[in-house]
Amino acid sequence: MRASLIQIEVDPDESVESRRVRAGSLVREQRGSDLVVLPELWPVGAFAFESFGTEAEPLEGPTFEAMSAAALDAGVWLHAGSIVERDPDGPLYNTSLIFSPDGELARTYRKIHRFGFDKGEAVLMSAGDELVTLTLPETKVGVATCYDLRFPELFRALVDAGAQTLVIPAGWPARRRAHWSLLARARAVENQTYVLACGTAGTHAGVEQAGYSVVVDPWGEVLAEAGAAEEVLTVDLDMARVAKTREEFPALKDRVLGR
Ligand SMILES: NC(=O)CCC(=O)C(=O)O
Repeated sequence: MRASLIQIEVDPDESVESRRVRAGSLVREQRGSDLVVLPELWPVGAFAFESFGTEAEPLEGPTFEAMSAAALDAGVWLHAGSIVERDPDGPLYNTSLIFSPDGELARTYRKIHRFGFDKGEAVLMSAGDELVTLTLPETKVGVATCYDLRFPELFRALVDAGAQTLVIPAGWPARRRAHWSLLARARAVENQTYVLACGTAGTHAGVEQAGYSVVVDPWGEVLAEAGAAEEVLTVDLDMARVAKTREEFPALKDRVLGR
C-alpha cells in the first residue's frame, strides 16, 4: 500500500481559500498512492483560536467540497485532515473527513481529547466521543487527532477494534517536537501497527509548527520522516508486516489488564 502524507504549510499570509485550492492540487498530484493524508485543521491553523468561529464550516462546507473532488480526481482514499465543524445545533468540533476514491464521505472523526487545558480548543470546541476505524482494501485504519497521541488507551481501543494502521493528523508545535517523534514511535511499538503521523509546517498565530511528519512501521522503525518545511512523504507499506510482527513477538497476547 502506498501512502502519501502532505505536510502543508499553514501561513497567515495565505488565505484559507487559496490553501484549500493548493491542498486540492497537492492531493491530485498523489495519483498512484492508495491513501493520502493531510494534517489537522490545515484550512485555519490548529492554534488560530481567534479564527475558529469565523472559519467554522458545516460538515459539507467548502473544505468538504474541495476534498471530495480532489479524492475523486486523484482516485485515492483521502484522510483530508480536520476542519472546524459547526454542528447545526451550534457547537464547534475538530472534525476529520475521510473520503473514498469515488469522492464519497466514508467516515468522520470528532477529536476526543481537546488541547489547551483551560483555553483554546479545550474551551472553544466540544469533544467527540466515538472511536473511528475504517477498512481499506489493504488495511484497517484507526484514526486519532494530534493531542489524542498522548492518550495510549485510545490507541489500544482502536487496536482492539482491529486497527492495523493508525492515522494521526496533527498541528503539533515545534517546541514539543521531541514528544511528537517519541510518541509516534511509542504508539507504533506498543500497538504493533503502522503509524502515519502528518503535521503542518510554517508558523501561524505565533506558534511555529514542528513539521517532522513521520511514518513508523510495526517494529518502531522510522520508514520516512519529513523536515520542518512543506513536504510530501510517500512510502510503500508492506501490510503483511503487521501480522508478522504480532506473530513473531506476540506481546499483545500477553495483556493482563483491560482485556
Ligand atoms: N493541536 C493539538 O492537539 C496540539 C497538541 C500539543 O501541542 C501537544 O500535545 O503538545
